[in-house]
Amino acid sequence: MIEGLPMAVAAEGLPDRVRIHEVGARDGLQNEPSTVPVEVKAEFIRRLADAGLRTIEATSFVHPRWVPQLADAEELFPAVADLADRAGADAVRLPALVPNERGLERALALGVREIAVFGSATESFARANLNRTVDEALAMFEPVAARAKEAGAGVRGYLSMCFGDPWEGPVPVAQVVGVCRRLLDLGCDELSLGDTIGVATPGHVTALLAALNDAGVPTGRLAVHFHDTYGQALSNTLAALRHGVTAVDASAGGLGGCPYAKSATGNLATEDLVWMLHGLGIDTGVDLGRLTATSVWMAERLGRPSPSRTVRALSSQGTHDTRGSQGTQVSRDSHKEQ
Ligand SMILES: CC(C)(COP(=O)([O-])OP(=O)([O-])OC[C@H]1O[C@@H](n2cnc3c(N)ncnc32)[C@H](O)[C@@H]1OP(=O)([O-])[O-])[C@@H](O)C(=O)NCCC(=O)NCCSC(=O)C[C@@](C)(O)CC(=O)[O-]
Repeated sequence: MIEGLPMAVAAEGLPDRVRIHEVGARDGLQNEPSTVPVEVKAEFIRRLADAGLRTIEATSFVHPRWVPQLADAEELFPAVADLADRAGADAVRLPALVPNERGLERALALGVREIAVFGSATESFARANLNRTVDEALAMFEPVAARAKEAGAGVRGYLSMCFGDPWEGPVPVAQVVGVCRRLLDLGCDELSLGDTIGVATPGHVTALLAALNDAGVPTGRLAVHFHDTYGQALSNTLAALRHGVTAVDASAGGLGGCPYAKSATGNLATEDLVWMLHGLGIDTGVDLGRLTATSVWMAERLGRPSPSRTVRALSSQGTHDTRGSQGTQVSRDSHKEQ
């Protein structure tokens, strides 16, 4: 909390708490040129949990030929599944991406309790990412959502290319709203609006959210998923929070991209998000120092520095007074630990 800043002014129209949906282990690592060992992935997820994240997307049950980096889902999930059994507020939700019934069978066999289907607002990306038209992809998801619900699993829907598409250019709001409605009608509990290639701006975000409300979609069922190509991810997030959104996707250390949309850059970094939210007095449950240490640890394993500005700032300053982030301290040695 920044001294002298009237919180009523700073946080006007903003939620008290934001749920961060951490996607680094899935969206981040799916794009790595070389496969990260399963033990490293499991340790990454455990460290994220220790840093206070309570929704950590673990992996994908997609075809291993399409995303070889996540071909180890059968090994990874059992290695972290105990996090979901923790008591009360310590329990960690571990959703996983599932495109089709084959993926669902694999996920349910391991005890996955929450899945996410992932559609596209554009035909070009539906084809590139799922080898299907938009209609065919939705038809593929229908039995997945129904069977997941029967099995008692939660269902999230992702919608990619909500703002712009590398092949088709700007995506009309009405087109996005139409596919959102269809995903929600399939039974998705929550819908994450993806700016897959990071071209959204705050005005566009507000316009889409308003159009979704006009179409009867409650803001409480929406999450936002921004990539930071043009440095707009935080501004876009703030616009979404002002509109009433309280669930935000982010990737520790800003890892990420999408293998089937080459212009997709890293996701909004979780540290950058937490820095902003804590500065606004919004609770996340996340310990920024631990999270930063985790991202530095992961960056070392990947052999390159984190693109997150907050990670870079905190680790270069060593011991740092993070008053904007509830006084969390990052120790000088956090990047060398364990
Ligand atoms: C959907 C498919 C499978 C269609 O791919 P396809 O080639 O059309 O597959 P198919 O349905 O014709 O099946 C062909 C073979 O694959 C097998 N198969 C089929 N499904 C599976 C499965 N689940 N697991 C294991 N095996 C599977 C199936 O059993 C069959 O085996 P065969 O009979 O030939 O031996 C493929 O396109 C695919 O896996 N795509 C995944 C792409 C992906 O994961 N992209 C990244 C995630 S999306 C993203 O990152 C964006 C997001 C969510 O973050 C938000 C944003 O930023 O916008």
